[in-house]
Amino acid sequence: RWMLLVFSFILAAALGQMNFTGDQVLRVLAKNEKQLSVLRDLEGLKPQKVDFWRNPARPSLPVDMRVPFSELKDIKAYLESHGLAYSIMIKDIQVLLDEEREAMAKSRRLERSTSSFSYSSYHTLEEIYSWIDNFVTEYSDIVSKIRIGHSFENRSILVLKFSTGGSQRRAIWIDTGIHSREWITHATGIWTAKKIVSEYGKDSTLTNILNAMDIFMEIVTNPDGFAFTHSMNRLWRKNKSTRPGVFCIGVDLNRNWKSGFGGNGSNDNPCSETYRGPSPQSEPEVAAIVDFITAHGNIKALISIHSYSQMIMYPYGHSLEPVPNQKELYNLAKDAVQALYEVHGIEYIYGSISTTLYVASGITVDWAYDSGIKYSFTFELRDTGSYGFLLPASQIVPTAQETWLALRAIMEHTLNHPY
Ligand SMILES: CC(C)C[C@H](C(=O)O)[C@H](C)S
Ligand SMILES: [Zn+2]
Ligand SMILES: [Zn+2]
Repeated sequence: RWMLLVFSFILAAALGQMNFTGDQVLRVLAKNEKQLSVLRDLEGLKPQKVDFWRNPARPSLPVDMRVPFSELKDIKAYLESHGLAYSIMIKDIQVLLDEEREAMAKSRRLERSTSSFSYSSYHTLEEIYSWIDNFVTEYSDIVSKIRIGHSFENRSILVLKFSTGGSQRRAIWIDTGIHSREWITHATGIWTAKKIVSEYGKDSTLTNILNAMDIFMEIVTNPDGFAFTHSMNRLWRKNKSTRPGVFCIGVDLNRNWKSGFGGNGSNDNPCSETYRGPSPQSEPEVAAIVDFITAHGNIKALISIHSYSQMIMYPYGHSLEPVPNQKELYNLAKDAVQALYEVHGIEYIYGSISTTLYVASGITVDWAYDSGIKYSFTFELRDTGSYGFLLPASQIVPTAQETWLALRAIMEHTLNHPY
């Protein structure tokens, strides 16, 4: 075992994998708007002083931020000098990363021997893409693979289509992994894809859904960022686009959409983790989805899956004004959260994005809603901060199982409320 750890450490070091030894995640409780702005002042500095895992939102919500070991002393002094109370949520990131890497190495060995994919492990981009090929071959009667475009670094952007017939049927869109470090979302997407084909013909609700509607699922919505989380920086969030004369890399793909583009809750600083990009849909990963959904013209629900915080939210993010069918979305979110809770007792909160979390502009679900998809939701999966983005693989299946009930509730409502 320790040989394995040493080996993977050497391998990672050789490959240039970023090391996070001594980095800590601090949980800061800002008491008021003033203290929130003191935290916001730390955003997007070069060299990076902090990496917000949970952005400053409102006094009642904790702010989680990763602090590089080299900045710890200064940042803790800064917090104390501004009367900001904090606790240490993760005391050494690298310890969790080593555990994660070891678990992946172990499951990879098993996979090769039994050539069976492990739904309870995290996987590399290559493993997911080959799983997709095997999956559509094995279930070719109900699933097909569509390439909707290519990423900035020229990787294929793949969408799974679940269909039992018809043409241009009303459809549901689900995407995971738009933020590459949110690994639990890709893993949940893979498990969910398998669940759909396993339940068709067995679960009457899912069977009714698929007999009338199609489901489109994009599992790796940010392939370049995802590859980078495996090769170099596990905590990478954005895509990998570069522009002449711009020092920092990547655009936040959940700020690059047209609706509300450039508003509060997005940043025009390329070094910010919420950098919106030079213009709406400037990023190929976003443009590919816009083109696909617009051309299809019959998408009736869209669910964009993120982590972490355990929330189910609906538009708007870019403004505080309620959407026309707010009451309906509130009740549907409530039902979805209840269905999820009944599986493992995990509690979610729900509401509109801007009132529940923070104002965020240029986001997927606001664009979807303004394009006429009135059942649009953002999910934030487990957990609430013990592990954050480094959720142990042991929680993949439990998370996917409970998320399925919420997804099914929204799909069923969409089926029963045609528009
Ligand atoms: C709709 C927004 C607020 C979701 C959030 C983000 O993109 O910042 C993710 C949970 S990372
Ligand atoms: Zn694997
Ligand atoms: Zn996210």
